[in-house]
This record gives sequence, structure tokens and C-alpha cells, in this order.
Amino acid sequence: METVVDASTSEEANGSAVEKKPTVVFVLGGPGSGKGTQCAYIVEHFGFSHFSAGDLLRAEMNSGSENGLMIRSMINEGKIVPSQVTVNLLQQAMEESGNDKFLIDGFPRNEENRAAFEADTGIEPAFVLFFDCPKEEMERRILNRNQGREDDNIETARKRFKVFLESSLPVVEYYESIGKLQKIDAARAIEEVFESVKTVFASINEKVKPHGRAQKKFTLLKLQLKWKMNLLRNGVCKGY
Ligand SMILES: Nc1ncnc2c1ncn2[C@@H]1O[C@H](COP(=O)(O)OP(=O)(O)OP(=O)(O)O)[C@@H](O)[C@H]1O
Ligand SMILES: O=c1ccn([C@@H]2O[C@H](COP(=O)(O)O)[C@@H](O)[C@H]2O)c(=O)[nH]1
Ligand SMILES: [Mg+2]
Repeated sequence: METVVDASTSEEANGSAVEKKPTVVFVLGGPGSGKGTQCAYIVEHFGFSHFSAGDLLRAEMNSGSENGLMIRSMINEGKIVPSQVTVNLLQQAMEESGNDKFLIDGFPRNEENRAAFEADTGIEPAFVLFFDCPKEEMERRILNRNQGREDDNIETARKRFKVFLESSLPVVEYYESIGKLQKIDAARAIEEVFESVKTVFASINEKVKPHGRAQKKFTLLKLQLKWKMNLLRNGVCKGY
């Protein structure tokens, strides 16, 4: 198993140890773009714990908790559950895991989610994976998924897609603007997509190994510049 080192942590300043924050990678993409599928492979190869915000909300909905009815109605309408509910579930899952490397799948879904997670946990993502897939392919995948999800029907899928465009893409664009976005072409076969994912994790690992503060800053600036050039050349998504 390969390891991934967070650029922002595990450093010593003035001889004293700085508190090591967990490494978080946000995994974003439209409904059905393949986030959960790829996260399972990443867990196997890179030792992360995977938490899908949607899965946590579905478990909470089925647990008989006081938020259950509210969550069911939001999910069936494709709407975004209030940040505090989702951030609490994510925080609890991370604390209970005993791990310090997390894939947070399907979150943050809007700017409010993003700000609430950062304010409550004090954690910023090491980077953000974005699975870019055409709408028609995502629809096909959702309608063929057959996992008994109440929201896997054409009507709700279209509502989820609209919410993705209006609320989630701006978060993707935000991470692009600060040089943290790693865009993956998700319209290919599962194995091909994972080859690209592997390259991202391997290259991050290589480039952010702990070294001097000045060199680390220089390396990050170079990386950000490279990502920005790529995004300028290719645009942020498949034009939906
Ligand atoms: N690259 C791929 N090619 C074809 N089918 C895929 C691919 N990746 C995933 N799938 C299939 O598409 C469906 C959706 O995948 P997955 O559940 O991973 O998406 P997701 O992004 O997590 O969706 P959601 O946002 O709805 O949770 C699943 O049935 C999965 O097996
Ligand atoms: O952060 C989140 C994540 C999910 N939701 C709601 O859950 C469904 C399903 O999410 P998946 O990622 O597709 O499993 C989503 O449409 C939202 O209604 C949320 O509110 N906040
Ligand atoms: Mg999923």
C-alpha cells in the first residue's frame, strides 16, 4: 500500500512539534459520476478511510433519529441537508475511525457546507478530486445502479443534477481557483479512471514529502501553476 503525505502538516517549527491534522481529500462530481466506485479503490491502494456524506445521511435517516424525516424529504427532492447535520455526522465518523487519512465523498455540496466544515474542524482539504462526466452518462449510470436508492429515478436524478450545477459546481470552481483541484475524466471505463486517480495520488505523494518550509512552499506554488495551466487549457468541466 502506498502512503500519501499531507502538504500542510507533520512539520516541526522551531524544534517543537506542530499538531498534526488529519489529511482530508474531498471527492466531488455529479450524481452517478463514479465517486463511490473510485473511493473503494483508493481505500484499497492508499489506506484512506472513506466516508460518503450521502451514505451517512441515509444511515441517519434509517436510524429513527429525530432528523430522519427531514433527511428523507431532502434526499427525495435532491436538496442539500443543512450543513450542521452533515458536518456532525462526518466529524463523528472521522473521530471513531482511528485513521488520520479521509476521503470525504459527495461533500461539500455548496459554499455553506464548505465553510461550516472548515470552521468546525479547522481542516482544509489537501486537494480535491473532481470526477468530470457528461450528464447523459451520469443519468445512464444512476438508472442502472440497482442498489435500491429511493432517489435513483429520473425525476429526482434531474433535480440532483440541477442542484449540482447551481450549488456544487461553484465549490469545484473555488477549489480550482486556489489550485487544489485535480480533475479526472470520469467518462471512461472504471479501470482507466482509476489509472488517472492513481497518478494523482502518487504524484501528490512524491511532491509533498516533508522537506524544508521554503522548498515546500516553492513546490506547492509550482504545482498550483501547473494545475492552473491545465485547467485553462481544458476548462473545469465537460460543458454541462
Ligand atoms: N467508469 C464507470 N463506467 C461505467 N459505470 C460506472 C463507472 N463508475 C461507476 N459506475 C457505475 O455507475 C453507478 C454509479 O456509480 P457510483 O455509485 O460510484 O457513483 P457516485 O458518484 O457515488 O453517485 P452518487 O453521487 O449518486 O452517490 C454504479 O452502478 C457504478 O457501478
Ligand atoms: O453533503 C451532502 C451529501 C448528500 N446530501 C443528500 O444526499 C443525496 C444523495 O447523495 P449522494 O452523494 O448521491 O449519495 C443528495 O442528493 C442530497 O439530497 C446532502 O444533502 N448533503
Ligand atoms: Mg455515491
